[in-house]
Amino acid sequence: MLPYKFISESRVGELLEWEPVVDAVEHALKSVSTGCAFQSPRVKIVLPESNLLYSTPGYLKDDKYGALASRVMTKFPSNRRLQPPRSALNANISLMDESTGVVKAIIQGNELTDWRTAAVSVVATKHLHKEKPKEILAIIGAGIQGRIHAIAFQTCFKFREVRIWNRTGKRAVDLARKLNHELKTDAFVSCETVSDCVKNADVIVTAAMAKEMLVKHEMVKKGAHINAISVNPSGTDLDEETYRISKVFCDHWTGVEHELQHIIAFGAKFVGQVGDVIAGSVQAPGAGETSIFQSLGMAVEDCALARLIYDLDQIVK
Ligand SMILES: NC(=O)C1=CN([C@@H]2O[C@H](COP(=O)(O)OP(=O)(O)OC[C@H]3O[C@@H](n4cnc5c(N)ncnc54)[C@H](O)[C@@H]3O)[C@@H](O)[C@H]2O)C=CC1
Ligand SMILES: O=C([O-])C1=[NH+]CCC1
Repeated sequence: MLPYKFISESRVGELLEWEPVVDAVEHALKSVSTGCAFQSPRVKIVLPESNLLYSTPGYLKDDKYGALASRVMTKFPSNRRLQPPRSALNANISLMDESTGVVKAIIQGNELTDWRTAAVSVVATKHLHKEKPKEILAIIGAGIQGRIHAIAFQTCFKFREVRIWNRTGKRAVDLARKLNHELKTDAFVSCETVSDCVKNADVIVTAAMAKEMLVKHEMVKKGAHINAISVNPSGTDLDEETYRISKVFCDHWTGVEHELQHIIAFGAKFVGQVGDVIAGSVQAPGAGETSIFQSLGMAVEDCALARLIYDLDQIVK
């Protein structure tokens, strides 16, 4: 018998529901502004053939979602060309006993990463785009993050129309069709151009890893909110002017200083962490102000989800 619990991807998938996941990451986002988050910037090692190994250790001090955990994630882009294809990103979380530091569970972390990243965008949208219209959602990039964001946003906000664009158009068409079927709606539609997708959208999610700045500032409606998910040192999904004219928020400053110098160099106006708005120390963007949540991902989000999954695994049979 293993000296720790092993929680597989399929078990994680059985246990997660949006309401508790959103609640867990809301605690994690707030913790960075209240002194309850202990974490460092992500450590990244470049392996031969440009594969990557990331490590994110952290401790979240919280009665409900507190945990000591460390995530190890690899990025092997050529996995997508395997037969059958495998995800390029593969993550595992080691959850430790808070009083001894001894590992008590290993949790496979791909589902966890997908759910927590989309839930973080939901929380950012809830606080940065509060009491603003949420009729049209635009999703740029129909990969893993595009899909999970579509599901999370439709479950939590119920947009009238959810537009999806992808570089390979068929992928957007297929995703819209599948989601309409799975969620029993006709809200999902595919778009042929980025401009058609983004035009008049109230909320935008960019998850395309583009190098060529797909979303131009003139396409974005004044007062819209953008969740910029992609983290790519060699490019951004949004153009420089969109960063300059928007109020830009992040999940944690230390991560921004470490990983987002290329966006700071655009002259982006970083005004706060989402947790500062939740905690009330920074104001949310006003009416007519365009906002960006530049998502990076951070250890305490993984801690909160690992604790939630571990606790649910004990009680849900
Ligand atoms: N902020 C966070 O916490 C997290 C961020 N990410 C980031 O989200 C992004 C998307 O990740 P996944 O959905 O897992 O990847 P994926 O590979 O499943 O999807 C990426 C999508 O972008 C499209 N794409 C790729 N290159 C493009 C280009 N040059 N122009 C236009 N479209 C292009 C692809 O067609 C694909 O549909 C990545 O940058 C990843 O690093 C991923 C996990 C967590
Ligand atoms: O938090 C995360 O898993 C990631 N953030 C950017 C790439 C992957």
